[in-house]
Amino acid sequence: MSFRVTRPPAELVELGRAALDVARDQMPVLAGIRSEVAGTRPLQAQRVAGCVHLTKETGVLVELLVAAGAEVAWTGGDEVSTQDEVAAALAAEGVEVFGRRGMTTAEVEQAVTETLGAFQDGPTLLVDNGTRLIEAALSAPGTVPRLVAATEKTTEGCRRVREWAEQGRLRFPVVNVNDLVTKWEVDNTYGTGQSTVDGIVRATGVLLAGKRFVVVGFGQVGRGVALRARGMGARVVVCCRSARTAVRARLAGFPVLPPHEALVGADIVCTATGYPDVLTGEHLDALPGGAVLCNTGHSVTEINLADLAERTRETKRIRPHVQRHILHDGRHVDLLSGGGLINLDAAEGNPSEVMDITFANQALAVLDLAAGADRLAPGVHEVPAERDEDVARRKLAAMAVRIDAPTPEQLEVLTSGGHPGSLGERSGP
Ligand SMILES: NC(=O)c1ccc[n+]([C@@H]2O[C@H](COP(=O)([O-])OP(=O)(O)OC[C@H]3O[C@@H](n4cnc5c(N)ncnc54)[C@H](O)[C@@H]3O)[C@@H](O)[C@H]2O)c1
Repeated sequence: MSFRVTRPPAELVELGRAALDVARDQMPVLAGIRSEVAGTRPLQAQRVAGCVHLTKETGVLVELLVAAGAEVAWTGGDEVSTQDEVAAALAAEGVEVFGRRGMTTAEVEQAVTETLGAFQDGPTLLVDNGTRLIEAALSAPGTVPRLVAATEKTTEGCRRVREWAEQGRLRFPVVNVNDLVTKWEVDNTYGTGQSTVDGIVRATGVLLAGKRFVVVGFGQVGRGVALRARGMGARVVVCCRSARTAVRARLAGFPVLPPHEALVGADIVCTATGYPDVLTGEHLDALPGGAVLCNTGHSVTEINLADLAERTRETKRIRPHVQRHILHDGRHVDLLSGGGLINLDAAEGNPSEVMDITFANQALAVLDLAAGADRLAPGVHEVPAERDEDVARRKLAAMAVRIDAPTPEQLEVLTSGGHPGSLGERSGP
């Protein structure tokens, strides 16, 4: 069976078009880039395969790539995040779309394979989010004979790509579009922070004020979730792995505790690390009855679902995104979105205004690669700080926010890299 979206129902296409209209209105930076490239069509010779959560915002990015002349094949690369109406609207415009909302992990993998194989001569460029396409391309090079380069936009994905580069496995250049101030420190913190809390509230209807809310992982995503949950009155407690991160969390005013202590009395637990098995059986044993469990990190692996199943006597679907697990010892815990990404399943993913910045970085990286990927060696390539600043300036202009131009001396410091306050500065996890 194929996961290609073919002949979508007209009502679904209409719904998708309406959703895209709403997102487009809130993505002025992408609109500006689109009007810059629509005349020259710099992607005319390119076949772009993408694997990024298929939301309305991703749809606006896909529209831009098509307007720039590319042939595009796309999949969401996740079990729960595909917005079927957006998939339908894009398919109706001739984009090759694979997948649907509510796939199993094996089905997600099949949709990825189909996306990679959508073009007769294979893709020339990959746009990835968690290395599913990059990994598939590395394991089956015969399917991508004309592949020139890729972009990757997740923290965990970039870590993996660097590892493959060190092992000499990476045969093409990959542009890291994650480690930019305008992505990592904006999208992950303010976008995912808000949409995660939004997802929890939509899924459960819970009052956050006064609740003990445990955030596991205090990177850019965890920090955003912790700040937003605290803003709504929750008593936020943070669990960290790295000492540096723990210092940042403590100085931001959050109690930092090891999981076994943090989980005692927890009302809500949210994982945000990018690593598997962050909550395992021993952690589940420490939870009080009635706790809500969810994940906003990477895919469905952060909460060990096998350990949860082992302790479960019975499950009940009590709300659309809430599965109640009644445990052998009589307690119950409520798992949201099957342990998948709560913000993309129960809410709509990150707000369009934030994805405007993230996808502007992605679109500009694809345009750069189309113009000159042959000058890049296989390996991981960083986006220059000046580009990061350029995207921020475009966003500021769209928000009608003005700042002073730096003096020539200040500009020299800003562009020197590594100096505190320079464009090379980032705060690190
Ligand atoms: N839901 C979304 O829409 C969305 C958006 C952006 C990023 N992400 C994903 O969220 C994850 C985190 O992203 P980030 O930018 O915050 O990464 P990050 O590297 O800034 O932070 C991850 C943090 O988790 C910590 N950590 C790892 N294992 C831990 C453990 N067992 N217990 C406690 N802490 C642990 C690390 O030390 C690190 O500080 C990534 O997988 C990323 O791809 C999701």
